[in-house]
Amino acid sequence: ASTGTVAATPETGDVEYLAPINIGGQTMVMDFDSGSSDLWVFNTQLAAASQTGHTNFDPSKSTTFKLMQGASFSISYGDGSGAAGNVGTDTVNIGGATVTSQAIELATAVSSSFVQDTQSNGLVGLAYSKLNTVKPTAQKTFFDNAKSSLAEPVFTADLRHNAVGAYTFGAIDSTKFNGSLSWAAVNTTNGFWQFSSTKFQVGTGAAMTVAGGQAIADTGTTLMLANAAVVNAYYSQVTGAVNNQTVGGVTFPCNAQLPDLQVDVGGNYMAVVRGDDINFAPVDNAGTTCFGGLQAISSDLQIYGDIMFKSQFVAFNGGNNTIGMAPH
Ligand SMILES: NCc1ccc(-c2ccco2)nc1
Repeated sequence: ASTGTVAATPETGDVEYLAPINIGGQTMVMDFDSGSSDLWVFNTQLAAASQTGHTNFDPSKSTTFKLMQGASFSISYGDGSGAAGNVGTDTVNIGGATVTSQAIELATAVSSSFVQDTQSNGLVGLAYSKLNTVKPTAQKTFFDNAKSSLAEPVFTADLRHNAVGAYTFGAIDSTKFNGSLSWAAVNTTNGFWQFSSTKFQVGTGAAMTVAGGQAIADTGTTLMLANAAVVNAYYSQVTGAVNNQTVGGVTFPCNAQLPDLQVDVGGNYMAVVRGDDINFAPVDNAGTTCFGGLQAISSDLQIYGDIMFKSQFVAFNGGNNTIGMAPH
């Protein structure tokens, strides 16, 4: 039984968290995404202009790569970015956890935002395999393939503000969080690490309810996207907070006092998101106006992204479909 641990390094401004994987002997620095289920890479089939600045996987240099005849993928993400191409299999090793026949999706087209993000050379999808976009046959994620050979059927995300954390497969390192994990049931219907989240508390204020609230734990989303009622209640406690459509969300004075936000996870754990982490980044050169790490989403499904992970150590249990959290 194996385990694997890799460093999770934030891009400047904690925009995304990158970690190295080995594909057929080639190291690729990738964006680990618990909100999607495709493993795709920048590679030598891409147009030269798209390859520029990236590490490009070269299937011809791997002795273990095999093309998957007639297979293709096409994926689009909530931020409007996307990728499409063909598919093969190869050996993937992440920090010592190895899968010998992992579907590797070779992009032949990628959106401009991915081309410009030269620190990232692809995504490692860690949501449920039912979301995989490969046709004619959906492929399994690395975690799904690795699960049966891992010491425990789990992976964990230890993401930090402006500091190196870790992704671990097959073990839970209890030295990385405070106290013990609180576990919640995962609703796997939509293919996400989805749980009920109906109670909220801004600072030491009154507990609020969002009827039927659901959320997903998504390492591939930078911010925390919650129900408008929660977001309005939160920023009503922040002097100078305004909804700035030009900038695309709520901003506030960078020296604002930001309260903590508590959100319930599965009905019996209130996860504290530190107010400091809700100050995401300045929007002006003078650094006087800052963009909120908590923003509204109109869908019923809230997306708890990296802003939450910076306060909460998260364990994903694929054995019993539960999600564990503890402050770190
Ligand atoms: N939630 C998946 C995901 C991850 C990264 C990106 C991305 C990075 C650069 C441009 O777009 N987009 C979507």
